[in-house]
Amino acid sequence: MGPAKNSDDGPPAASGPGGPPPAGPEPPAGTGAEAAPLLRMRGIAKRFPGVRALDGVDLDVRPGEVHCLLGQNGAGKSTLIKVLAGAHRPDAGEILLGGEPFAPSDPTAAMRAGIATIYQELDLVDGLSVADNIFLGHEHARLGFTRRADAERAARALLTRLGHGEIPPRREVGRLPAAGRQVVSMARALSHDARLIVMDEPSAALAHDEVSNLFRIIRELTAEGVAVVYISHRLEEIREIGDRVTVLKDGRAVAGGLPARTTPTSRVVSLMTGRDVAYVFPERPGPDAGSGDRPEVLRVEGLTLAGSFEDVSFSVRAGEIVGLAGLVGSGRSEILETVYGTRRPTRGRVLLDGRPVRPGDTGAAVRRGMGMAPEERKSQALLLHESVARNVTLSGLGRYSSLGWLNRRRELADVRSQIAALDIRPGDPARPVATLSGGNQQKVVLARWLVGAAAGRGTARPDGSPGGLRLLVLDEPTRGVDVGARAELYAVIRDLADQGVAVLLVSSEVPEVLGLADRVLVVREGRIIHSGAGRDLDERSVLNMIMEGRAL
Ligand SMILES: Nc1ncnc2c1ncn2[C@@H]1O[C@H](COP(=O)(O)OP(=O)(O)OP(=O)(O)O)[C@@H](O)[C@H]1O
Repeated sequence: MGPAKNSDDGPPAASGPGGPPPAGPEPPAGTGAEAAPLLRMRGIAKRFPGVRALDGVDLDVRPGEVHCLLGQNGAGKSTLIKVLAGAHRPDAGEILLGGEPFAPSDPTAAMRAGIATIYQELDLVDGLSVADNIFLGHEHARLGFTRRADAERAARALLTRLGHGEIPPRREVGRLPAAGRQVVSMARALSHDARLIVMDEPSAALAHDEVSNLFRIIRELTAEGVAVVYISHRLEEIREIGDRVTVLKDGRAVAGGLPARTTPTSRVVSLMTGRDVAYVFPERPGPDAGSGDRPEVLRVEGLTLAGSFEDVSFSVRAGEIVGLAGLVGSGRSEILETVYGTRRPTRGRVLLDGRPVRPGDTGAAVRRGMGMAPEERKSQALLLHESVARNVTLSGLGRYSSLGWLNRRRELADVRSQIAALDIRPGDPARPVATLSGGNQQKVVLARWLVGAAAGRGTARPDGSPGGLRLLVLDEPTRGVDVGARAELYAVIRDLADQGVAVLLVSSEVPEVLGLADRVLVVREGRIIHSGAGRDLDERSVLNMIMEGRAL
């Protein structure tokens, strides 16, 4: 199977080095008269039970630069920044901040020293207001803002600076969409007058236009001399916003301070993975796939959720991947959630294998053969303190409980085979999901539905309809997943479709929707404004449609 499309924006992988990368760190980019580092981390080591998360990492960050951290899922990026942010104590190593030794005892100490951190899974308090979250634990909260109105005014000023003056400071944070929560987290970081801001995948929850806004803010901050440590799995972003890149692999820095714009993608990827990886989408079946004699699995008729989307109709056939492209807030995620039953529609209906699915009832949806990997995996999909095995078998689609101990063995065998297929690391089925890196947690969610798909194949439901997984709904399936593993996930999703599962997905990354989906539905302001074959659309015209409402 050859690559259908290559979204690598650097020289092709074939021009990269053939052999494995050198073991030691590469020398920093540039020479001579650069500014003295604001931050210097030396020999940072951190172990967790059974895992050496950091094994002597060095990192230099200069004032006013955007220093990107790259690495596969589980390479140690989050652990490194948690050490910096005072959330983890390192086992060894030293940190100098502004030339002075720095050993934060807790996150507040790091904040006081001018280090603000925006985490991947935002640490906001849902029950508190936007303003309260922004100034949580703040000196000002105790000293200055004796009046709520002052705090709200200051919050509004910060939100406006971030281009989101429309977010009400009094709104409960739990009621904001993902992008809104991200903005609140940024506002909190800005409120501290930090000299170093650490951003762990800040763009993951953002749509295209919001990423531009984020970059504008980052440029403003760095022009003032603030340094930014930026973690992202999106290489094209690193080229756009980054100055230098440090690559982590298995808890070590395999390259420090490479120039972000000029280092070939193939070089970066082979440093990350230790091999050459083609960042490609699997080949699509012929143009007639998903049409003609393949049965229709999902049919959505006139579906409406007041305030979110209006009169949405489409269908997905067995073996077809249909992708929704649209901005955050366009209604795209709400459409998925209503199909799956997390939300109850105001009007319209959802049919699976020709029969209506009870609205607003995810239990009924799962029994009928729907699976969903939601956008916010931590709050919506995972039992964090339970094992990988329990999380993978949670859907019940594999039906392990009825046959006693023999099934325990089959369960474990299925879990192990998914761990291998998706390269979940560490590959121990008994490990609590909470201790996995973000990207590996995402893989666990997918593994759950893959097990279900495999278990039910060829069987029938009591009503005579086909057994197993019929429709997989994926909201941002590769969020937080590294480039190497992305290609594997794309292949897994295509493979599922090839086995007859209907797939409905949303991704903020337009190239991903175009590369993966057989058919693309463009959603704007709660309506489907275009439907076309993925292979016939290009990124620019889709972006134009989702932002301007018309093709180029
Ligand atoms: N609290 C913890 N307890 C046990 N192991 C942990 C803990 N936190 C992280 N780890 C392990 O340490 C390693 C590094 O994880 P880390 O989260 O730093 O990776 P990462 O590079 O940020 O990955 P991702 O790109 O997926 O976010 C992983 O093997 C992870 O499973």
